Amino acid sequence: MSGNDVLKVNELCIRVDGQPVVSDLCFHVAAGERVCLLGPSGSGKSLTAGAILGLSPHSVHVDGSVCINGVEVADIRATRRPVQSRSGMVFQDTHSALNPLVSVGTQLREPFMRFHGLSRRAADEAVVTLLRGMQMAHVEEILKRSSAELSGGQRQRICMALALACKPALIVADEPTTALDVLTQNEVLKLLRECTGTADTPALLFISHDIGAACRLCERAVIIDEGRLVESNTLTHIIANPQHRFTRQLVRALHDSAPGRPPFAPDFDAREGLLCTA
Ligand SMILES: Nc1ncnc2c1ncn2[C@@H]1O[C@H](COP(=O)(O)OP(=O)(O)OP(=O)(O)O)[C@@H](O)[C@H]1O
Repeated sequence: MSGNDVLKVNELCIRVDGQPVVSDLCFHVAAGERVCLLGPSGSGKSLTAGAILGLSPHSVHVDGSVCINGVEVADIRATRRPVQSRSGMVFQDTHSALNPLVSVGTQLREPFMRFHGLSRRAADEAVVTLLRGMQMAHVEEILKRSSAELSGGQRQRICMALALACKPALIVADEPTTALDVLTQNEVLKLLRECTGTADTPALLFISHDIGAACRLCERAVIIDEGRLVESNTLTHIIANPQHRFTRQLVRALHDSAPGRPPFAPDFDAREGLLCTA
């Protein structure tokens, strides 16, 4: 860990109805980093995301430390957290993240007015600039629509714009591409890569069980199984030397998906994304 960590999770323990589900989990995400939290279904990834975001349901008990931008937030619910410790969030279920009764433009205007202190007109201009910067087509038309009138990929882009509009130091993306077709998955991963993980953009915690997607986005992975950390390293290292049973399965699946092709392109640069250069 270093002094420029945006997220530090230390000895995180999560119990559901008294039963331990996550135990002694420790990891960090530095400013300018994109880190993947990988694990099989039911391993505790979403519960960990909920604890980091301050969104755990009441049946879930969280112990240990979650420090975001230097603020200890494990005991503070999302809406009560100090502004500098709030995280952006992008989920798989874009329908429930957006209000279908309010136009997309109105929903995107709100964080610019609230967090940037902009007038309504300046906020509207900032929304258009943000979406154009995200290479979104037909921006004016889309802003007038309800989220129910958008495709899944468009809705996910709007969710990412909402997360970015709050200018968070950290974005937590929990399986953001799972509900999308392969082409749209690629676009959303590309967009996440462009909008996070630099000195001027938020750090990213990407939660997934898809090591292929992780390789396109992240430099480092934290791997959990049954709520415990089993492996943590750069993806380059993990793919070359998978240690844990689950990691070996993941790496085998990655090789099987591109038989005969090394998972790393010869000119692989982790910051540019593993498979995108192949
Ligand atoms: N609110 C809840 N009440 C009871 N049990 C829960 C609750 N939330 C999660 N669990 C249980 O805790 C365990 C971890 O769940 P979690 O959703 O964190 O897994 P996950 O790794 O995100 O899985 P997936 O990849 O399938 O989304 C699972 O056994 C799940 O059934």
